[in-house]
Amino acid sequence: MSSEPRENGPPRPGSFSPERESGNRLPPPGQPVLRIRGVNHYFGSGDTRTQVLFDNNLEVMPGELVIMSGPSGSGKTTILTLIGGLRTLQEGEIEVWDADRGGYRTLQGVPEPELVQVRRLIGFIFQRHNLFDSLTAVQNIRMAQQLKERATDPGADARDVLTYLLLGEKDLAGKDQKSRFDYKPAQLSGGQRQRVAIARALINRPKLVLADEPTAALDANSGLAVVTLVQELARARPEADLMKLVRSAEEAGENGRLAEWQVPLLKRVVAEHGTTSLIVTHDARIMNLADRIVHMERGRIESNVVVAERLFVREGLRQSPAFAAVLPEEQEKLADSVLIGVHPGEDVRPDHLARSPGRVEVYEPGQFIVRQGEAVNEESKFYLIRRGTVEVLRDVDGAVQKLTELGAGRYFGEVAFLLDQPRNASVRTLTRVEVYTVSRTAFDRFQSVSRPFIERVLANFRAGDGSPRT
Ligand SMILES: Nc1ncnc2c1ncn2[C@@H]1O[C@H](COP(=O)(O)OP(=O)(O)OP(=O)(O)O)[C@@H](O)[C@H]1O
Repeated sequence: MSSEPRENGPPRPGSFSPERESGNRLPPPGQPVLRIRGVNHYFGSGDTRTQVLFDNNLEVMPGELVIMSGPSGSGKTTILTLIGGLRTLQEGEIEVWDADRGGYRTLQGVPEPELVQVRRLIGFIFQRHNLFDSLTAVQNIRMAQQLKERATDPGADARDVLTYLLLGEKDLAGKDQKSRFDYKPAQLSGGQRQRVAIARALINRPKLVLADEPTAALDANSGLAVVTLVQELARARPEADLMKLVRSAEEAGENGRLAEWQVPLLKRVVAEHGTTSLIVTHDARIMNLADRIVHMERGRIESNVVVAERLFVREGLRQSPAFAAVLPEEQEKLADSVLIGVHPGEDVRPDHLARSPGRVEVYEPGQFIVRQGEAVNEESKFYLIRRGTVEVLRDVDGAVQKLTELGAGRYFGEVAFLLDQPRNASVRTLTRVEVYTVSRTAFDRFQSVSRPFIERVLANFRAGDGSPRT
């Protein structure tokens, strides 16, 4: 009925070290580190008062690397500054998880001193660097550093981060260079100043990083170094993945790779994991690393895609022969039409279901999802198992046989509506089960969009276009 089960998808965000020290507490299971509800924002007053944000809702889970994209003026910076408590929240709710307190801090109607507390939780990487002109690079970082008693040489950490970000004693090719630790901002280039600002934002390993175009002024190598650092702060990447980013000797001139000497330094810099990052960027290198991609248009969050969920659903649909007749881009649209913005490793909550009705159904153990003999109609569905296990049962002359068990990533229910016949088996849940559903109507629509193209290809094929065939 379906092909082999898949291995787990990409690494899960939020899978941090099991030891939880105080100050590193996570929100309750399934709850976000950042929650935005119904956020509106207006600039100006009286006749010139203009609404720039409209009913924005977003949840960000622990350890996620979130990319915000969208055209200029769509409201990305405004929303980022509201989250960071840099601007007064006018309407709606924003809650930020405070790992030290083990509770949420709300940004609605809070006085300035409390906003300062919220800002302390966050590492800001914004275009305006605001470095102190009279202090050197390393002093600028040390200023921000919350000194930990264990450090015998408190400057070492700052120098490690700066070295990793290419202001140290070696250049990218590993050649000696004069380190920029003791340079003042005026003696540094724009990109170097930005690297100092980034080092300063990350030195305390904040639990939430807000970044606005962090790599815009950086060359390809430094941009990648920043992104890798941010991602490593969120979770350790498998060694093999990291090594793919490292240039070999033959590629020494190639841009957009890390130098081999940066890798051990990166590991030293990233002492503990668990950072969540929200990054406004158009940088494709960062897009490829995102866990969640949020797209804004005209002041609204128009789409909010959990990359692992999208891959899970696409992969699940692709395994079904029923979808073989749907063009790849239509398959992708179909997959996107059932997404709910929740990682497939997480349980859905009732409010998720209410927000995206008709996409996912939840069943308790022992419930039937389809029954043998049921007629199919326009309302009939195809099911992709998101979580849990079902058994497939067939009644043959009164004797019920168990045909198979299916788990996450497997599908059922498409045969009946392809053949336009009653269901040929029953499917009953063995555990709590969550399923994505695609209605027959939706399926037919996507298939009919694909059909003219497929028929044209077949017609060309039959007519023969003179090109050689095997
Ligand atoms: N201080 C301000 N006063 C009045 N209008 C503002 C102010 N700041 C931003 N806006 C307006 O609010 C809207 C959203 O701006 P915002 O900077 O958040 O967009 P953005 O998506 O970050 O754009 P960009 O990618 O160009 O930075 C725009 O129409 C902008 O002109």
